[in-house]
Amino acid sequence: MLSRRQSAPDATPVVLRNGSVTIEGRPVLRGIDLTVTSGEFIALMGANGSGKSTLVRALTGLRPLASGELELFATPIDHFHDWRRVGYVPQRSTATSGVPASVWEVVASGRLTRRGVLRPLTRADRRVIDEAISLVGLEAKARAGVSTLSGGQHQRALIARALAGEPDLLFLDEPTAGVDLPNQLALADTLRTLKERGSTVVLVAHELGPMESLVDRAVVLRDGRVVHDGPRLTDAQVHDPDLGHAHHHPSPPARDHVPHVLAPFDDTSQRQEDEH
Ligand SMILES: Nc1ncnc2c1ncn2[C@@H]1O[C@H](COP(=O)(O)OP(=O)(O)OP(=O)(O)O)[C@@H](O)[C@H]1O
Repeated sequence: MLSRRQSAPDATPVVLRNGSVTIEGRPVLRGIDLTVTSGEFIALMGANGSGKSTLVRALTGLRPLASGELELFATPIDHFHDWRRVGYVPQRSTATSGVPASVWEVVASGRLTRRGVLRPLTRADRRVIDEAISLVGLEAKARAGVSTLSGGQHQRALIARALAGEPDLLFLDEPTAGVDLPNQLALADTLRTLKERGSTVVLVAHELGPMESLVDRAVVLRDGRVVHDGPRLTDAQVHDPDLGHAHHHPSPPARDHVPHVLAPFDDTSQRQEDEH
């Protein structure tokens, strides 16, 4: 292993205690407790705007916590430099969200995690990125914005990104949104391979589709709070307005991750979001 490895190989990938995020003065995540143990495949679920992407950004250090403590591989986030162990596939750009990244940038984001903090990509890094793009046959699209790709091409870009980084902990933000079934199956195969290699995966998803069998645990957000942390749920259960009300201890007792206490559910701000 490279000498830069500083976090213990078998350390717990994620421990977030009482994490909160505020954006433009508005609380977007509130009192989140989340532990991700090594080798787990977690589905992060919830309606549009419930805070899933923000939580992933917070867990990858891209969005600062307003309060709370975050450790990655048993290292406080402020002291964590082993970013090559962490992969992040951002949500696919849509017409309504921000500036679209290019294919090269998306694949490079899988390699960025292998560089040192603030260290630019080396020529060798760039070669690995180019090779990953060519492996999935997207050379001609390398400089194109990902929003110009078909669903299948986008999915191939995601695979290339995973190949470029080989992270121990991989965050995927809605990789199957707008992707047809054959490509969803291909992506599920790729993720199964990563899982078999011992990677830890946190997958943001509205619907699990072919990835359902990979999921060890579901975490459901609503209005920036965790309302379920435990076994997989059906789509209807995820959107059940009563989820989180009936169970004050949603973590199954047998689980080995740190149990968390639900923050009181904020009835007055509860939104009935109707997504699809
Ligand atoms: N950069 C930002 N500026 C302003 N508000 C933001 C920003 N990022 C997120 N928010 C707000 O925070 C809340 C949570 O957003 P987030 O994208 O984390 O939710 P999500 O569960 O990932 O939703 P989706 O399924 O639509 O991606 C939303 O109300 C969103 O408008």
